[in-house]
Amino acid sequence: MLNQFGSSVKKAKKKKRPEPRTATFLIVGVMKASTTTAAKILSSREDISFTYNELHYFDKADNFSKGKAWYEAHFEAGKKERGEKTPVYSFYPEAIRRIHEYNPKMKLVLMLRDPVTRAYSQYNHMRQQTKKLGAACFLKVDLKKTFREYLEMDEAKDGEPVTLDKTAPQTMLRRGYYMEQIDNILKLFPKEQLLVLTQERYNADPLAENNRIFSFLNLPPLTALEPVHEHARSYEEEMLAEDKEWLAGKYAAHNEKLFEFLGYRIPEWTTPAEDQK
Ligand SMILES: Nc1ncnc2c1ncn2[C@@H]1O[C@H](COP(=O)(O)OS(=O)(=O)O)[C@@H](OP(=O)(O)O)[C@H]1O
Repeated sequence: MLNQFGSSVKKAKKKKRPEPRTATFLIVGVMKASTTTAAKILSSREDISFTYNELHYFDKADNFSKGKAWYEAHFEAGKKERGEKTPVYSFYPEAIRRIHEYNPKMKLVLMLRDPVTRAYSQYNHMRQQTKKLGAACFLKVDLKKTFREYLEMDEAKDGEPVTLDKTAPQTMLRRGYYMEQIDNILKLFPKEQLLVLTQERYNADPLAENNRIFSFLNLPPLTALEPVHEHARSYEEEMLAEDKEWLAGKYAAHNEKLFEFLGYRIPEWTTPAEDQK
């Protein structure tokens, strides 16, 4: 058939645009706050594409250099939400900046834990990994150094900018300054795009707390949930009482700022002995 200009008209074949695979939400923190348990639950939902393994795209140079196509190949198109969890993202301002550049509409879930027990869980994890993997361990620690020595090394760097350098993964104290991380997120993202949960409540009432995540993502709630407990580790030694007290003192002012931001206190968290009177 000819058109008005005399050229033949072929039936226009509509080119199908590839469906987006952009990540729409992330669990950005914090290490040791039940983030793997949350990942297991999220990855079991049919309406979400969620990568159980940590992708470390926005923080690790070798992954980031692989580009967006590599990252998005981990997600399925056609799902209501796509996401992953890498619980170190919230610690690095540069990772948060990259996330914002990637998708300014990204929804961020930040799971927090008593910073005192969080720090010790990280130290315990790192010691066990170092013993298992030796020199190849990404989170390698010097097994001769005590928990307190690591904390004091961190303390000496308080106030310095947090950068994506090789020593940052070993940071234990600073990762518990949660309001620093929240302030940094809120410099780029509106408050409505951030959901803050606490591990203590998440573990105590997983159905309600997971439903908070689903509601944040505009997804229907679950009516039941099988118990999940990922990444449980045994402890060779308990935290020393004096380290606990020292840490509680270091975190007290940071926690106060957090409670003010949240609008509620978290009584489950360790408080310095003098504040318990
Ligand atoms: N359901 C439930 N109940 C109680 N405790 C729980 C649960 N799920 C995870 N956990 C504890 O959370 C810690 C692991 O957190 P993460 O998965 O975020 O760790 S990681 O950052 O991915 O390494 C790890 O804490 P520690 O055992 O103190 O190291 C887990 O035992």
